[in-house]
Amino acid sequence: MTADDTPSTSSPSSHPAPPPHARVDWRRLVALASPHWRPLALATLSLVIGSGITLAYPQVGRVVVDEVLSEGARYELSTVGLALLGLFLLQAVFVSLRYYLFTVVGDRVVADLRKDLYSAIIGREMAFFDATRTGELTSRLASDTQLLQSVVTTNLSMALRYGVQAIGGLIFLFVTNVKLSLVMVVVLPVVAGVAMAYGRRVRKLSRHVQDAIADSTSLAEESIAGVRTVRSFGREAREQERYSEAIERSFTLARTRAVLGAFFGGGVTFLAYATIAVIIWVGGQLVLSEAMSPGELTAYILYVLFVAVSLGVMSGLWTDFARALGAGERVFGLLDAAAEARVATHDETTTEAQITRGHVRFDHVSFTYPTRPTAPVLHDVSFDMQPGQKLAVVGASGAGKSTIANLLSGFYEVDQGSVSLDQRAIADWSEEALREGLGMVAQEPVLFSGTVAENVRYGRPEASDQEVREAMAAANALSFVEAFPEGLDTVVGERGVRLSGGQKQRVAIARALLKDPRVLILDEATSALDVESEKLVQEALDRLMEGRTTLIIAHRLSTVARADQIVVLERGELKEQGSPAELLQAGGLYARMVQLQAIDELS
Ligand SMILES: Nc1ncnc2c1ncn2[C@@H]1O[C@H](COP(=O)(O)OP(=O)(O)OP(=O)(O)O)[C@@H](O)[C@H]1O
Repeated sequence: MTADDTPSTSSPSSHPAPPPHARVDWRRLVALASPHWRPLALATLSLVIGSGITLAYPQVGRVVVDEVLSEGARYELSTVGLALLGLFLLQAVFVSLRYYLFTVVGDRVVADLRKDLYSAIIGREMAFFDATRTGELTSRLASDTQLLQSVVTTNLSMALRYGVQAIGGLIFLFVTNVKLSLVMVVVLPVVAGVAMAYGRRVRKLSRHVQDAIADSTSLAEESIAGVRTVRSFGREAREQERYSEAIERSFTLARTRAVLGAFFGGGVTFLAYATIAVIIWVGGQLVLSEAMSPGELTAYILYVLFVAVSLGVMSGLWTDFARALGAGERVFGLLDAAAEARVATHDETTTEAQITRGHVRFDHVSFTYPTRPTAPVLHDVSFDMQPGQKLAVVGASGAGKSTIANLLSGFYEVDQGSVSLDQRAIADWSEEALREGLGMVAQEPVLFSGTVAENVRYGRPEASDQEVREAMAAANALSFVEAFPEGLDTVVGERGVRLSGGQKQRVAIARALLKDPRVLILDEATSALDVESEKLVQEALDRLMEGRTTLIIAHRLSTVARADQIVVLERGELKEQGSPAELLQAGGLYARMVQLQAIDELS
């Protein structure tokens, strides 16, 4: 087993699907932003004022042309110049305010989304992790939410600014001259239609690009995590090749998206500026025939420019929005699936009861992993562990030993029969009670990045320094840790790489001792330690097992021989059960294994 001391007990669902896509509509993102309505209201006010000032510029232009630069001017040029400077300053203040508020709220929303997503992932049932690659999940957390972040921060703020500017500009166009504005009425629906069709394509492509990136991240993560294996087999070149292939796939898709973007951006820009050419042409004739003043045409052209620039910017943003929607579909898909899994299986009947005795019972248990529905793993397995007893599970590799530990941890639901703790089915215990009552020492203990003391405290964060030291002393871990210059505050690497195998095991034993669970699952390490280290680990384990019900996934004869009870598994079936002496006498599978191993040990 690879899981660590603390069993996660979120209940399993029988259909672990790879991360699904969800339909995302803007209401969902808006709902995320709704708790921040106050700064958003202020931001919107700044937006309206800032954009309103921008929309006033063409009017200033009209006044300058018609009433300052013409003969018999009504205003001084300097008055107009100063007024304009004042306006610019005011606008700058509101633009900054709008930018700051929208960006901060956006960052906040995405930070919350990331936290929700992480909780949704870490709380999923074990079968979900069997079916999903780690890299894919980290990619969802990092790159998909990053895309959403850029959209709900800067992009949203810009879209609102230019949206208001485009709509305001259009209104002013109609107010200034209806006839000229009809030209716009022809162009706009064309732009809108193209934008929608284009958005749909980009959104789909984006999802594929993000999927491809997630794929390559998984590959990289697997090979980096397993770098020792890669190195020792000299497979760096092959891994590089696999990663480049995956990256190239995402690049090809991204290039297609860029081609689409280029055509769309170019097309919209052309349409916008072509409209201006037509306006100058038609409007110029209106001025020549004195149906319009030169100032009005100036203001008009400025408004058209505003509308054109706004549409141009928004078409660029549309690409980003479409990309973010693709990413959002993945993120919300994960969130939804987690919520469903929880609703489907969350049936806590008891919340206060605690595991006090440590009586374990497997009653006619049959089990199949949800990810491999065609290969049943356990068939009709029954055994009983009285409080304080040590039961060793033995059997060939793949016989189902770790599966028994997985079921006792509550990681999966059984198909038939029941697993119970203190006469209550595992599924009926609250998550908290299970976590408190069960402890595990894994075959290859995982130490998280942090100090040794933090790692020991993992099972009981509130433990005092004195308790941590006592646990470490009992686990034979105190003396070697104290020999480090920083003692208990020594930082262990990502996976505790700076500690030797035996040292890591002793830290993991200290962790379990500190947690002090009623029931212990001990996945014995397969790799042999040197004699001295082995003795220290064995002593620590004996202290840990003392007085607890212990399920041992046993690999060593010495451990098995000291158990109260042995269960022999063969291809998921329980073949023999009894005390070591009984089984030896019966002369069955166990007796043969002892013989074989004894020969091994002698040779
Ligand atoms: N998470 C999983 N998803 C699907 N199948 C699994 C999973 N874990 C184990 N299996 C399968 O279940 C069977 C029993 O595996 P299990 O790990 O319980 O064996 P084991 O007796 O502990 O073996 P070992 O001594 O090698 O660790 C094997 O065929 C294995 O391939």
